[in-house]
Amino acid sequence: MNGARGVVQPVRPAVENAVLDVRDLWMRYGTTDVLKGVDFTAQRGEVLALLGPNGAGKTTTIEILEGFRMRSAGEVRVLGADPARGDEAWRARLGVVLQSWRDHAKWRVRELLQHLGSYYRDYSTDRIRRPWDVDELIATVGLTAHAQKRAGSLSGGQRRRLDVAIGIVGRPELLFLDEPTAGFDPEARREFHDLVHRLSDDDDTTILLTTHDLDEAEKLADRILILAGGEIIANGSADELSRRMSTEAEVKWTRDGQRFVHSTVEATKFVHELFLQHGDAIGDLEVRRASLEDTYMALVRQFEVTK
Ligand SMILES: Nc1ncnc2c1ncn2[C@@H]1O[C@H](COP(=O)(O)OP(=O)(O)OP(=O)(O)O)[C@@H](O)[C@H]1O
Repeated sequence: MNGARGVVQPVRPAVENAVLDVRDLWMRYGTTDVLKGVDFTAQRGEVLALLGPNGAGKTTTIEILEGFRMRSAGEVRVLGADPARGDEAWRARLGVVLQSWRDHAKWRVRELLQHLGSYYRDYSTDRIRRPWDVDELIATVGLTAHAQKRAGSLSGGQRRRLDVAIGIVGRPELLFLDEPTAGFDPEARREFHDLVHRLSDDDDTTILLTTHDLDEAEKLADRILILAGGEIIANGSADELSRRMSTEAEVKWTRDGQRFVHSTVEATKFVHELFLQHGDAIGDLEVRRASLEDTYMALVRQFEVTK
């Protein structure tokens, strides 16, 4: 839909060996353009977090990449294929954890994973043994004590762990996680983060996740993509985005029993001068750098003002 903007845009050449290559992706529902020329790529083993306000089009983007939704226009390559024409062998290389999945209530955890895993056996290769050994997988997602329970009797967080196990049972090369830790307690969240690191570091799995938890995105993602107004308004590591916004750090200290707070973009220089001036009288020094949440809010607000 190049013409929709009234200008002809140069089309970026395809990126060699990219796991994901999205160019000028448009999606229209009725008369509303939800995606207006989205561009991004992902390499093997990269973890990408797709962030954006409610209704920004994150789920739509993921569904197009998974081949569940037909795009209006644009070039999309997922593991080298157009998802609109992906066959069974291509699908076996993807893993999907959707936002809510309430099927399989009568199945027992181990039985279900063994059954779903059997579909992947034909797609095993020398490099990637499919499916994942069922007991190892159950242990990996922390469900060993619940392996014989019916899916319908699991708690919300346990159910979500099962969703993750279903998503990775075929040892996917590319894994889509739509708000994966919604409903997780802090321990389950920590274990899940370890699992994501393991999948990307040890198995070279490429992961695209959506989350509204910016702390989680900062911990997990090599690269952050922010989707707003149908476009990618930021694409970089959390550090790169923070530098781009030159957001302020907060410096706190005490002197002579009094507490002080100062916001500055040059925290190191400020602290140096503080010690030159007051030396040993300074106590309880704390420097809080901008979090991804600060940067995200600044970027989205800036976008809304200039839109
Ligand atoms: N099948 C559909 N038909 C019409 N409009 C739709 C359809 N699916 C989504 N939309 C609209 O497209 C926009 C993007 O929705 P989408 O679910 O992709 O957003 P999101 O970024 O995933 O939101 P959230 O953070 O709330 O999950 C919304 O305005 C939504 O109402």
